[in-house]
Amino acid sequence: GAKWTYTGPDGEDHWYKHYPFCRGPFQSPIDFEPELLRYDPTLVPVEVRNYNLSSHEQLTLSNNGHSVQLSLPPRMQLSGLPHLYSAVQLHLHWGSPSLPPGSEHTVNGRRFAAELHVVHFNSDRYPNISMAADKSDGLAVLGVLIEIGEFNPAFNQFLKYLNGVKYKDQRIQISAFNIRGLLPAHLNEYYRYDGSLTTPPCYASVLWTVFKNPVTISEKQFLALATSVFSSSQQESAPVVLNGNYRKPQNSENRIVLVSFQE
Ligand SMILES: NS(=O)(=O)c1cc(-c2ccccc2)cc(-c2ccccc2)c1
Ligand SMILES: [Zn+2]
Repeated sequence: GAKWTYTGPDGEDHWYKHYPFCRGPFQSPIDFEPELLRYDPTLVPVEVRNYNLSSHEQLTLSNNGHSVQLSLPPRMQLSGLPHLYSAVQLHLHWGSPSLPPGSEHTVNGRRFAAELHVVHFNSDRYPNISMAADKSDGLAVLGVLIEIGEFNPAFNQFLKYLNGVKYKDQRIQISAFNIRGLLPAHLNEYYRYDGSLTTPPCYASVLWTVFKNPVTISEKQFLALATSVFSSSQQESAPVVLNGNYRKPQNSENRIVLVSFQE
C-alpha cells in the first residue's frame, strides 16, 4: 500500500488520502478519560491459552519500517471474550530518548513510555487474518502499557535481538519464550472498547482490551528500543531512526469504555 509515516507530509493527518477508513468512525487509540468509563461487572478476566511457548520453537522477529513485530503461532489463543481469538503477531509503539512517552492509549491524558500490542483474529468466524482484518468482529488486540522502571527479563527475550532487525524489511528467527511474561500479573483489570487498527488501513475491526496495570522495562531497555531500530532500509544512505511511532488519541465520539474494575 501507499507509504505512511507518523510525521511530515505522509503523517497521520494525511493517512485518510490513501486509507479512507482512517477518517471513519470508531478510530483508535483514544484517551481513557473518566467521563467515558463505565464499570461492567460481567467483564471476566482475560484468559490466555498456550502463551507459554517452548524455547525449541522459533519465531520471526521483523522490522516493518513502522514497528518491530514478532510472529506468533495460532495455537496461542484468547478466551473470555465474545469469540475465540487466535494470535497473529505482537509489536510495540514507543517514544524517543528526548521525548520518552510513546504509548498510543492514554489514561486521563497520561501517556506512558511505550505500549505492547498482541494482535489476534476471530478464529471462530474467519479462516485467517486476511479474511478477519476488515470485519467489525474480526480482531482482538491486547494492549499493555509500559513504563520505565525495573528491568524486564521477559521483554529482553526479544529486545536482545534488536540489532538483528535494525533496518526496514530485516527479519531473523529467534527462540520462542513465554509470551505470558510480557503481560501484567493480573489480567482481570482492563479497559474494553470497540475501535480500530491504529495504523493504516485503520479498519474499525478491533475489540480492544487495554490492561489497567502497566508493566515496566528499564531505562536501558527503553533506550535500546528507541535507538536501535531504523525505519530506513540498509541500502538507504541516511539511516532514519524509528521512534515516536504512535498515533495521537482519536475522537471518542461519546463511545463508552467498559472497565472491569471499580476505582
Ligand atoms: N496497532 S495495531 O495493533 O492496530 C496494528 C495491527 C496490525 C495487524 C497485524 C496483523 C493483522 C491485522 C492487523 C498491524 C499493525 C501495523 C503496525 C506497524 C506497521 C504496519 C502495521 C498495527
Ligand atoms: Zn499497535
